[in-house]
Amino acid sequence: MSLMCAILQALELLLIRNYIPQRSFFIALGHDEEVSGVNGAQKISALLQARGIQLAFIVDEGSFLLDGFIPNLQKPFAMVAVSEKGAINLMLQVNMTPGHSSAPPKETSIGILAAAVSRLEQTPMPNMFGGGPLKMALQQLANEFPFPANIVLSNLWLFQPLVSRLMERNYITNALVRTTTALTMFNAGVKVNVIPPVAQATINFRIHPAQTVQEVLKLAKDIVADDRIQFHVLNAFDPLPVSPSDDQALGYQLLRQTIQSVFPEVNIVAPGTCIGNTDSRHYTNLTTGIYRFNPIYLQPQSFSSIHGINEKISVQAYETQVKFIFEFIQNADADPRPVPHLHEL
Ligand SMILES: CCCCCCCC/C=C\CCCCCCCC(=O)N[C@@H](CC(C)C)C(=O)O
Repeated sequence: MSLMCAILQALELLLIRNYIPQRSFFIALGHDEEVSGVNGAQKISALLQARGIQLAFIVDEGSFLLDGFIPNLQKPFAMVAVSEKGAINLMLQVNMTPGHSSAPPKETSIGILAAAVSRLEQTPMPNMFGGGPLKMALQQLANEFPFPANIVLSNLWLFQPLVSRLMERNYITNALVRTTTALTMFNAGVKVNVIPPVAQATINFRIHPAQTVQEVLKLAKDIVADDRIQFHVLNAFDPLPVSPSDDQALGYQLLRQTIQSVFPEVNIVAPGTCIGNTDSRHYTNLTTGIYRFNPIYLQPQSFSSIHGINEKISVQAYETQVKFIFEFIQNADADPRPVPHLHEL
């Protein structure tokens, strides 16, 4: 929400200054972003495609200036998400003969389903560390760590098993190394003394960039391993392709340049994966350069306030958000050539 307001406010400031852009900018604000973007972003994207428009790149929400997410990394760094996890909403259903609770069968629909979802929760999907942009980001960050972490991260060919296990210890970094399994809905029973005929549970998987919908479904079926359970895929999509982040990647380099200018205290801009889903997944038909970055600081303790209790932004952070977009639009307008990568900031 704050990002949307900041975009509009930055545009207003540009208009007040009679700014006339040289290149075309599209501002796409979908009304249903929080519930899949099917009637907003998806339709905007189809309309732009019908008009024959190809985009140099897209910038959406989905990553931040991360502060305190990695133990021993003292300074914040900017993570520009160049990919996004896929997702499956999977409904499991058990149908059994209903009956009176005074003489229950050995197993009920609720018991069978509860055991199945518990197996899913207790059996994490495989650790996929090494696939996706995370490895690249850790290598870029290596020199920011004190000894011996700097040596470990500079030599992932040797220490990959150790680092991948360390990443699993925290629930946020764990989400970066594997497909996550979240039990989000469970429905069964309508009366205290009736054995219910149907039990349903929904599981929300977020698919690691190195896996596909089909692979995760197969793993889930193998873990459940119970023919009495029906699988219904409510909706699903594969992880998003990895956008370029090399020296020639215009969108990435413009973001990097603007981050360095607006946040001079940030030393590292690294590519990453968005663990949530954004509307940008509806725009893959228009560009190969999709970047997710919201120019605000995020600390681990604020993570749970995203869509949670007391979600907020300070006035100062909001002002900086506006400044960033104001500068970013002008930087993107100034020169279509990629900005050379500076290793020393
Ligand atoms: C290497 C170190 C640390 C990594 C830390 C990662 C921290 C990332 C923090 C937050 C991710 C926020 C994701 C933002 C997406 C929000 C939009 C949203 O909620 N989308 C919905 C879409 C759904 C299709 C309705 C969602 O559930 O994802």
